[in-house]
Amino acid sequence: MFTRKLLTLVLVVQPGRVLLGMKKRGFGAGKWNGFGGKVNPGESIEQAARRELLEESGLTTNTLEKIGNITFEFVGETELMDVHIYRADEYDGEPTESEEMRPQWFDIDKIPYGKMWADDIFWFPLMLQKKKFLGYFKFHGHDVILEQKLNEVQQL
Ligand SMILES: CSc1nc2ncnc(N)c2[nH]1
Repeated sequence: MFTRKLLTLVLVVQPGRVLLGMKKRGFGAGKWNGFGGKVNPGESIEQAARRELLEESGLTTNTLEKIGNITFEFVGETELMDVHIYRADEYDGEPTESEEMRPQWFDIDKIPYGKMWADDIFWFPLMLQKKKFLGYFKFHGHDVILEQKLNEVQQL
């Protein structure tokens, strides 16, 4: 009934601030996102996360820490999004605008949740406290959450 699509999401966090990207086109356009995308055949999920981070932000990192896994269901669609979420506490390079994304730093107390995916306000606090979590969000369209589950876990 449901197939799963593997996706990655990377949040670059520095003391007091987090890097987000304004999606300029495609899925999630107009929202501040983490950096990520599809996992290609033959690459690991972590390799895909690094590749997408570089492509979308211009940054590389030696410290990708797996912090979460969220499954997204969109009503009416039979493909679930299986999103593997990583936190990077250090990086090399300079945030660089791409065709896809315009990166910008946000103070932790000024994260623009109103212009982000509706799920973020629930799990960002866990991510910022370096807690690990498993989640499930059922969306109607791109803005309404019909059902959600979110549990902190000790290991992923
Ligand atoms: C499809 S649901 C989703 N939530 C998200 N939060 C942050 N960055 C993304 N790319 C996200 N996608």
